Amino acid sequence: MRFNPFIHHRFLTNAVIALFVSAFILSAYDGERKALADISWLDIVGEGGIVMMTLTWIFALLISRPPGKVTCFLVLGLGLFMFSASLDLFDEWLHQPTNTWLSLIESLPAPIGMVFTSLGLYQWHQEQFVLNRQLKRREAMHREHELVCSITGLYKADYLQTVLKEQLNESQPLQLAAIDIRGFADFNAEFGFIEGDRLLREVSELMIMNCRLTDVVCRYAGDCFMVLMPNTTALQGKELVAQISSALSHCAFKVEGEKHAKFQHATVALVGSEQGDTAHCLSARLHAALQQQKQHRVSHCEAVS
Ligand SMILES: Nc1nc2c(ncn2[C@@H]2O[C@H](COP(=O)(O)OP(=O)(O)OP(=O)(O)O)[C@@H](O)[C@H]2O)c(=O)[nH]1
Repeated sequence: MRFNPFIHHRFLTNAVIALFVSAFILSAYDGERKALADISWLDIVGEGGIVMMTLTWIFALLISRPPGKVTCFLVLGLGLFMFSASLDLFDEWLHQPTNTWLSLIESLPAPIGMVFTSLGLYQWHQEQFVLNRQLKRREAMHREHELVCSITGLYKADYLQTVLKEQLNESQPLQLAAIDIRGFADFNAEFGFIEGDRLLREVSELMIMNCRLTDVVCRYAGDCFMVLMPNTTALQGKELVAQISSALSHCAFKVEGEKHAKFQHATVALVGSEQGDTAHCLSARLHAALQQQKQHRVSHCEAVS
């Protein structure tokens, strides 16, 4: 997917334009036009090339990367570098009287920009670790690697809340499902946390496989997963949850060193958005529905035994 700098990165695009325009205005404010004979065209080509290349890199970043901290650091860093380079370029036409404040500070934004760019590259490097695991996962409009669970590669609850808030503004029906693995504490106790983590990873893969491209799957907490289904009716939601539940109960998970496969079952709950719903309201309703399902199952088990 390509991003539109004027839609997805409005703030950054405006900031870069503002930096370029202010470099010109500041140069023109005190600057005196040089005589044609004094202009060094070779310098203009060199310095103009630096400005053009920096703007091209900024443009490439803006169309390639989703909004987020890394993009912000990189674009602002390159923007500040471009600001210094533009002052240098305009200097070729508009001579600054010596000792004006502009000639004293003109080179400062460049090193500050390089510090920003370096911070951005460091964050990018960290993000890549998470993304390597998450390559095939879906994401909505934001990329924040702190919001991805390192065990499953799925987004965490905070991310889901952000997407949920955005989707609730869309005025389309959406469904939110909770899928909670049954007896996971016992599984951990019997086979250990490492196997437990592996099970969580496999379950995540299975859920992704059973969801549509538009759904957002996240690990809500412990052994509880949530699926946000935008533009989905209650009937479609029920069908999707039933498919996930069925896939889970048919998945023969092989525990290390065990002869027989372990089959998992899940307690599921599904709620749909209502007029005027907030993300908090909808999550609270889902939580209550999940607890009710768990309670119902416990009472049913007691009645049978
Ligand atoms: N392996 C592993 N276990 C985790 C992780 N996070 C939470 N847990 C464990 O998940 C278990 C969740 O316990 P419960 O909420 O009682 O879940 P449960 O045993 O499935 O109970 P029910 O959902 O009521 O069937 C606890 O034992 C936690 O220690 C994790 O990242 N990895």
